[in-house]
Amino acid sequence: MAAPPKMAWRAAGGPPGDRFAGRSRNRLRGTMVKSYLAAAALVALTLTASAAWAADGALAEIQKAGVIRIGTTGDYKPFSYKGADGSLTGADISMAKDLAASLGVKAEFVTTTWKTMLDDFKAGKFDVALGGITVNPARAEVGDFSVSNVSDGKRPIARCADKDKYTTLEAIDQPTVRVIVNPGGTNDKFAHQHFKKAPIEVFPDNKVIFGQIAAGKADVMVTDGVEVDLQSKLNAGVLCPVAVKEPFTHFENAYLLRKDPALKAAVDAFMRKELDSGNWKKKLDAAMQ
Ligand SMILES: O=C(O)C(=O)C[C@]1(C(=O)O)C=C[C@@H](O)C=C1
Repeated sequence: MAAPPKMAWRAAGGPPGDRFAGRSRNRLRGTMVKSYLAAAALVALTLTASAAWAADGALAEIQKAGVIRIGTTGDYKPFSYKGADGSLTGADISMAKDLAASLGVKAEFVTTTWKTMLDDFKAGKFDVALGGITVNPARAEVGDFSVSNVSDGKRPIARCADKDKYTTLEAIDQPTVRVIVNPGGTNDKFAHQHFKKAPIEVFPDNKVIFGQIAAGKADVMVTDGVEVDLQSKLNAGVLCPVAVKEPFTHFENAYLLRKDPALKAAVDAFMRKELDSGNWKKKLDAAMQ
């Protein structure tokens, strides 16, 4: 016998011989829908739970590991530099240790350079970068910046005999003025942006760069005001802050953090406490000696 048309099957509740014909077929369909829904709910629940686990923020990860990894250059007095015994010291290094203690974890220092800091940060080599770091858009794009701990500006430093000579960008940007700069940071960018006629020497070792000016191998460096003041003090009578009317720029220093609202809130709370209590000022004053 020829099979009835499909429509007829549907009207009859199923093809001939279908054991789930009629009402029992509909009941089965209902049961199947229910179990699909239950399975879907289970999958959704599992996914949500594992997403929450995977999305453990940076702070939760740091606390789970018991360690906060601090990236720093170790070449910028008074913030982050190497002491006589080779160990990291400076105002921000001292802050990093206190920050770790406030989070209940250990500080592990990872040395980086101004040139590679951002790539190292993006590669996940550390949780926080600190040590006289200027807030700028390229850095703010890849991490969160904490509350600032220094407001500063770029100014020139030169041999004391020249302290009234290089007071403007025009006076510095002359073919006869030898500008010197450390590589990879905001100084480098500033020098190449503003000095077109003056020869620029990019000197690799920031720790001894000021000796080059003192020894007459270069004439002037434009750098952060804090550094100008400290190096003038450390090289008293030889190097002096150039008598500019106004710093050439204004900027803030802060700590660059892995993006995580909880980490930012914790570091900001720590920073505010250190600023309000005068602890940060004490640390900075001690490192400026
Ligand atoms: O890049 C920055 O954030 C800096 O402030 C660092 C910077 C620089 O501008 O090169 C500033 C002063 C130090 O001598 C070393 C590095």
